[in-house]
Amino acid sequence: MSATSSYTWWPVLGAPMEDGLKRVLAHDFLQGLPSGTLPREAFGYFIIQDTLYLSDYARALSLLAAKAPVGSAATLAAHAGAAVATELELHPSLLRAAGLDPGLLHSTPKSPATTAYTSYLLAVCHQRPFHEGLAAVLPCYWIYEQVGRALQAEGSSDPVYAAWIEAYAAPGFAQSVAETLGVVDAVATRLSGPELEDMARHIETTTRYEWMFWDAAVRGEQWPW
Ligand SMILES: Cc1ncc(CO)c(N)n1
Repeated sequence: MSATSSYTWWPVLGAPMEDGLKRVLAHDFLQGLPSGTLPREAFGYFIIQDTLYLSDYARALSLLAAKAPVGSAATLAAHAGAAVATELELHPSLLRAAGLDPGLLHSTPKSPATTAYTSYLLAVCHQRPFHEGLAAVLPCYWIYEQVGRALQAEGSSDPVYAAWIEAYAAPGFAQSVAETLGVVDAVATRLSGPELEDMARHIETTTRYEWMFWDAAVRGEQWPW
Protein backbone atom coordinates (compact mmCIF):
# COMPACT_ATOMS: atom_id res chain seq x y z
CA MET A 1 0.00 0.00 0.00
CA SER A 2 0.99 3.63 0.35
CA ALA A 3 3.33 5.19 2.91
CA THR A 4 0.39 5.42 5.32
CA SER A 5 1.07 1.85 6.49
CA SER A 6 4.28 3.07 8.14
CA TYR A 7 2.31 5.19 10.63
CA THR A 8 1.93 3.41 13.99
CA TRP A 9 -1.65 4.72 14.27
CA TRP A 10 -2.74 3.60 10.80
CA PRO A 11 -4.18 0.23 11.93
CA VAL A 12 -6.59 2.09 14.27
CA LEU A 13 -7.43 5.19 12.22
CA GLY A 14 -6.97 3.81 8.72
CA ALA A 15 -9.11 0.68 9.14
CA PRO A 16 -12.53 2.41 9.13
CA MET A 17 -11.56 4.39 6.02
CA GLU A 18 -10.22 1.34 4.19
CA ASP A 19 -13.44 -0.56 4.94
CA GLY A 20 -15.57 2.38 3.81
CA LEU A 21 -13.53 2.92 0.66
CA LYS A 22 -14.48 -0.51 -0.69
CA ARG A 23 -18.16 0.34 -0.31
CA VAL A 24 -17.65 3.83 -1.76
CA LEU A 25 -15.90 2.47 -4.86
CA ALA A 26 -18.70 -0.04 -5.35
CA HIS A 27 -21.39 2.65 -5.19
CA ASP A 28 -23.47 3.29 -8.33
CA PHE A 29 -22.40 6.95 -8.41
CA LEU A 30 -18.69 6.17 -8.71
CA GLN A 31 -19.27 3.12 -10.89
CA GLY A 32 -21.16 5.40 -13.27
CA LEU A 33 -18.30 7.91 -13.76
CA PRO A 34 -15.82 5.81 -15.82
CA SER A 35 -18.61 4.24 -17.87
CA GLY A 36 -20.37 7.59 -18.32
CA THR A 37 -23.67 5.96 -17.30
CA LEU A 38 -24.17 8.25 -14.29
CA PRO A 39 -27.17 10.47 -15.17
CA ARG A 40 -26.31 14.17 -15.57
CA GLU A 41 -29.08 14.90 -13.08
CA ALA A 42 -27.31 12.92 -10.33
CA PHE A 43 -23.96 14.56 -11.15
CA GLY A 44 -25.53 18.01 -11.05
CA TYR A 45 -27.23 17.26 -7.73
CA PHE A 46 -23.86 16.15 -6.35
CA ILE A 47 -21.93 19.21 -7.58
CA ILE A 48 -24.55 21.60 -6.20
CA GLN A 49 -24.65 19.87 -2.82
CA ASP A 50 -20.85 19.65 -2.80
CA THR A 51 -20.62 23.41 -3.33
CA LEU A 52 -22.84 23.90 -0.28
CA TYR A 53 -20.75 21.31 1.57
CA LEU A 54 -17.44 23.03 0.76
CA SER A 55 -18.51 26.32 2.42
CA ASP A 56 -19.03 24.52 5.70
CA TYR A 57 -16.01 22.30 5.21
CA ALA A 58 -13.87 25.43 4.88
CA ARG A 59 -15.42 26.75 8.10
CA ALA A 60 -14.67 23.45 9.87
CA LEU A 61 -11.04 23.60 8.70
CA SER A 62 -10.79 27.22 9.87
CA LEU A 63 -12.06 26.21 13.31
CA LEU A 64 -9.48 23.43 13.38
CA ALA A 65 -6.74 25.86 12.34
CA ALA A 66 -7.64 28.01 15.34
CA LYS A 67 -7.27 24.99 17.68
CA ALA A 68 -4.18 23.52 15.99
CA PRO A 69 -0.65 23.32 17.36
CA VAL A 70 1.15 26.28 15.81
CA GLY A 71 3.12 24.08 13.38
CA SER A 72 -0.11 22.81 11.81
CA ALA A 73 -2.27 25.94 11.84
CA ALA A 74 -1.06 27.39 8.53
CA THR A 75 -1.55 24.05 6.74
CA LEU A 76 -5.19 23.78 7.82
CA ALA A 77 -5.90 27.44 7.08
CA ALA A 78 -4.43 27.01 3.58
CA HIS A 79 -6.67 23.97 3.02
CA ALA A 80 -9.70 26.05 4.04
CA GLY A 81 -8.70 28.56 1.37
CA ALA A 82 -8.29 25.80 -1.22
CA ALA A 83 -11.77 24.45 -0.41
CA VAL A 84 -13.29 27.87 -1.05
CA ALA A 85 -11.35 28.17 -4.33
CA THR A 86 -12.71 24.77 -5.46
CA GLU A 87 -16.23 25.87 -4.59
CA LEU A 88 -15.85 29.11 -6.55
CA GLU A 89 -13.95 27.79 -9.60
CA LEU A 90 -14.11 24.04 -10.24
CA HIS A 91 -17.75 23.50 -9.34
CA PRO A 92 -19.35 26.28 -11.40
CA SER A 93 -17.17 25.28 -14.37
CA LEU A 94 -18.21 21.61 -14.05
CA LEU A 95 -21.86 22.63 -13.91
CA ARG A 96 -21.53 24.74 -17.06
CA ALA A 97 -19.63 21.94 -18.84
CA ALA A 98 -22.39 19.51 -17.87
CA GLY A 99 -24.96 21.84 -19.45
CA LEU A 100 -26.49 22.76 -16.11
CA ASP A 101 -27.31 26.26 -14.88
CA PRO A 102 -24.78 27.56 -12.30
CA GLY A 103 -27.64 29.73 -11.01
CA LEU A 104 -28.92 26.54 -9.35
CA LEU A 105 -26.06 27.03 -6.87
CA HIS A 106 -27.96 29.93 -5.36
CA SER A 107 -31.47 28.52 -5.41
CA THR A 108 -30.96 24.99 -4.06
CA PRO A 109 -31.23 24.28 -0.31
CA LYS A 110 -28.89 21.92 1.52
CA SER A 111 -30.18 18.36 1.26
CA PRO A 112 -30.82 16.21 4.35
CA ALA A 113 -27.50 14.36 3.84
CA THR A 114 -25.53 17.59 3.35
CA THR A 115 -27.17 19.13 6.41
CA ALA A 116 -26.40 16.07 8.54
CA TYR A 117 -22.80 15.77 7.35
CA THR A 118 -21.84 19.46 7.65
CA SER A 119 -23.62 19.79 11.01
CA TYR A 120 -21.62 16.86 12.34
CA LEU A 121 -18.30 18.26 11.07
CA LEU A 122 -18.97 21.72 12.48
CA ALA A 123 -20.18 20.38 15.83
CA VAL A 124 -17.12 18.18 16.34
CA CYS A 125 -14.71 20.93 15.25
CA HIS A 126 -16.46 23.47 17.54
CA GLN A 127 -17.10 21.38 20.60
CA ARG A 128 -14.44 18.70 20.76
CA PRO A 129 -10.65 18.80 21.17
CA PHE A 130 -8.38 19.33 18.16
CA HIS A 131 -7.55 15.66 17.56
CA GLU A 132 -11.24 14.73 17.34
CA GLY A 133 -12.02 17.47 14.82
CA LEU A 134 -8.99 16.44 12.79
CA ALA A 135 -10.29 12.87 12.77
CA ALA A 136 -13.71 14.02 11.57
CA VAL A 137 -12.23 15.76 8.50
CA LEU A 138 -9.63 13.10 7.65
CA PRO A 139 -11.93 10.91 5.48
CA CYS A 140 -12.85 14.00 3.40
CA TYR A 141 -9.23 14.09 2.27
CA TRP A 142 -8.23 10.45 2.20
CA ILE A 143 -11.36 9.00 0.58
CA TYR A 144 -11.33 11.58 -2.24
CA GLU A 145 -7.65 10.95 -2.93
CA GLN A 146 -8.24 7.20 -3.14
CA VAL A 147 -11.32 7.69 -5.31
CA GLY A 148 -9.38 10.02 -7.63
CA ARG A 149 -6.55 7.50 -7.97
CA ALA A 150 -8.79 4.49 -8.51
CA LEU A 151 -10.93 6.23 -11.12
CA GLN A 152 -7.98 7.83 -12.91
CA ALA A 153 -6.71 4.34 -13.67
CA GLU A 154 -10.00 3.72 -15.54
CA GLY A 155 -10.54 7.21 -16.99
CA SER A 156 -13.97 8.22 -18.31
CA SER A 157 -15.55 8.39 -21.72
CA ASP A 158 -17.41 11.51 -20.50
CA PRO A 159 -15.17 14.63 -20.52
CA VAL A 160 -17.03 16.27 -17.62
CA TYR A 161 -16.68 13.21 -15.41
CA ALA A 162 -13.04 12.89 -16.52
CA ALA A 163 -12.42 16.50 -15.41
CA TRP A 164 -13.88 15.78 -11.96
CA ILE A 165 -11.70 12.66 -11.63
CA GLU A 166 -8.58 14.62 -12.68
CA ALA A 167 -9.22 17.27 -10.01
CA TYR A 168 -9.00 14.70 -7.23
CA ALA A 169 -6.26 12.61 -8.85
CA ALA A 170 -4.09 15.76 -9.19
CA PRO A 171 -0.73 16.02 -7.40
CA GLY A 172 -1.93 19.17 -5.60
CA PHE A 173 -4.74 17.24 -3.91
CA ALA A 174 -2.38 14.37 -3.01
CA GLN A 175 -0.07 16.98 -1.48
CA SER A 176 -2.82 18.33 0.78
CA VAL A 177 -3.65 14.78 1.92
CA ALA A 178 0.02 14.07 2.68
CA GLU A 179 0.19 17.30 4.70
CA THR A 180 -2.90 16.33 6.67
CA LEU A 181 -1.55 12.85 7.40
CA GLY A 182 1.55 14.65 8.72
CA VAL A 183 -0.65 16.78 11.01
CA VAL A 184 -2.40 13.61 12.24
CA ASP A 185 0.97 11.96 12.83
CA ALA A 186 2.26 14.92 14.86
CA VAL A 187 -0.76 14.73 17.19
CA ALA A 188 -1.58 11.01 17.21
CA THR A 189 1.78 9.82 18.51
CA ARG A 190 1.12 11.74 21.75
CA LEU A 191 -2.40 10.39 22.34
CA SER A 192 -3.68 7.59 24.60
CA GLY A 193 -5.49 4.48 23.34
CA PRO A 194 -8.95 5.84 24.31
CA GLU A 195 -8.22 9.14 22.55
CA LEU A 196 -7.28 7.25 19.37
CA GLU A 197 -10.52 5.27 19.70
CA ASP A 198 -12.44 8.57 19.88
CA MET A 199 -10.74 9.57 16.63
CA ALA A 200 -11.56 6.22 15.02
CA ARG A 201 -15.26 6.68 15.86
CA HIS A 202 -15.40 10.08 14.14
CA ILE A 203 -13.55 8.62 11.16
CA GLU A 204 -16.06 5.80 10.87
CA THR A 205 -18.97 8.26 11.06
CA THR A 206 -17.68 10.70 8.44
CA THR A 207 -16.61 7.84 6.15
CA ARG A 208 -20.25 6.72 6.26
CA TYR A 209 -21.37 10.28 5.53
CA GLU A 210 -19.10 10.29 2.47
CA TRP A 211 -20.91 7.21 1.14
CA MET A 212 -24.29 8.74 2.06
CA PHE A 213 -23.38 11.94 0.18
CA TRP A 214 -23.00 10.06 -3.12
CA ASP A 215 -26.03 7.95 -2.33
CA ALA A 216 -28.19 11.04 -1.79
CA ALA A 217 -27.17 12.28 -5.27
CA VAL A 218 -28.18 9.03 -6.97
CA ARG A 219 -31.51 9.03 -5.12
CA GLY A 220 -32.09 12.75 -5.65
CA GLU A 221 -32.78 12.94 -1.94
CA GLN A 222 -35.23 15.69 -0.95
CA TRP A 223 -36.78 16.95 2.27
CA PRO A 224 -40.30 15.53 2.83
CA TRP A 225 -41.78 19.02 2.35
C1 LIG B 1 -18.45 15.53 0.43
C2 LIG B 1 -17.03 15.83 0.10
N1 LIG B 1 -16.06 15.26 0.82
C3 LIG B 1 -14.76 15.53 0.55
C4 LIG B 1 -14.42 16.39 -0.46
C5 LIG B 1 -12.97 16.65 -0.78
O1 LIG B 1 -12.66 17.97 -0.78
C6 LIG B 1 -15.47 17.00 -1.18
N2 LIG B 1 -15.22 17.86 -2.19
N3 LIG B 1 -16.75 16.69 -0.88
